Amino acid sequence: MTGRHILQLYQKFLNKHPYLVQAIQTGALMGAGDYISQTLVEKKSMKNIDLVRTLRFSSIGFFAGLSRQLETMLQDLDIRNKLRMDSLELVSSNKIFGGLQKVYTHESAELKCKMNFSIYLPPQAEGGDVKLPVIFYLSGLTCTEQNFITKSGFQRYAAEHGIIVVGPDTSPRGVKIHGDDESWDFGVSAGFYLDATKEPWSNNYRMGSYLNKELYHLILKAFDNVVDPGRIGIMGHSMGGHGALVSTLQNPGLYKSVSAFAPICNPTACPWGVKAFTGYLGDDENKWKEWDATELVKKYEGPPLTLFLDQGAADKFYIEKQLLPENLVKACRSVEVPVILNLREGYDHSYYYISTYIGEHFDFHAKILKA
Ligand SMILES: N[C@@H](CCC(=O)N[C@@H](CSC=O)C(=O)NCC(=O)O)C(=O)O
Repeated sequence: MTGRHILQLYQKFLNKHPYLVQAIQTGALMGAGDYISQTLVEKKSMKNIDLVRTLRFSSIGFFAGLSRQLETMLQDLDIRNKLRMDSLELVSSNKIFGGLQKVYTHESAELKCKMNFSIYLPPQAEGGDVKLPVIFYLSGLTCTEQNFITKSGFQRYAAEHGIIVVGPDTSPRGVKIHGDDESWDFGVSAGFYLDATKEPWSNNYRMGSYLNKELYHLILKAFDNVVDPGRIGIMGHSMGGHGALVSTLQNPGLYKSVSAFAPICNPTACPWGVKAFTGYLGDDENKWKEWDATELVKKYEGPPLTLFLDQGAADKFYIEKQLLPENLVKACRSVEVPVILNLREGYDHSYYYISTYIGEHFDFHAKILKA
């Protein structure tokens, strides 16, 4: 059995029993720590090693690990209890490449408003007897859930690979906050997939929690007959690329694969990000770093991850330094997180570019999610 096989087995077991595995790991680490201390620090001979003490340390570690996981479990339970499943309503359903492109509406507890999301069910989902991988796709500034499903042509690839695709909207809708429609890069359609802490935005603009907790669990629950909870990936475009990267880096293991088209890679260092973060988070720049992929990757300690980045070389926002992919690549290299950056000669920021390379992104995700 090779190292790769052992890693795959570990990943499978971790996906199936995350709480148990992490408790065992904490217990093993504390036991090993005590054993090392007895041999190297206290310089005890083999026969004098107090194995009962080591076992006691392991048990403390196991239960401490378990209680930390229990806290996460209770938080998850709380989110699930808050889901307003009865508000879920089908808006439209269209057959495409053998599958169904659907749009739903639901009452969001996080955002305190009605939200739309799209879900593509590939032909393999028909019958509901097989669990399929899921990819979340996050759109960019000015978008709704419609842009990606009508312009990218992703359904061909989702059908080929047998992958479910979910697309949320880009901000709360209809909540009417003063100034929310004054510009296209802040407020409506510009939620930046973060949890605002500054008033008046903090009451509704909680797209981070909406995406990674509420919608995530709603999809697991509403489509539990076809969704495989252990095989979920995420991708996005521009502001949505930022959302995909940040969601993955902030929540290790929640998304197994991540890719992005023309992502805003270092929002604390570009005009779009500075405007949004000042408005939603206030003036404390330390708080901004929690929502910046280039900052987050430097502290990433989760499961092995490769960041797959795509960028059009003729993209005006890239040229104007709104996106800064090189900063993220440099940060990844400094901490040895694998990163791929494809620079596409002549391509701009539009869905013409996305539709050209969307197939490659599905291949990348399928390789990980279907391994
Ligand atoms: N109104 C702007 C252009 C806005 C724009 O290009 N939006 C992009 C995302 S930009 C980053 O998040 C987009 O996806 N638009 C939707 C589409 O269907 O193309 C301007 O005037 O420059």
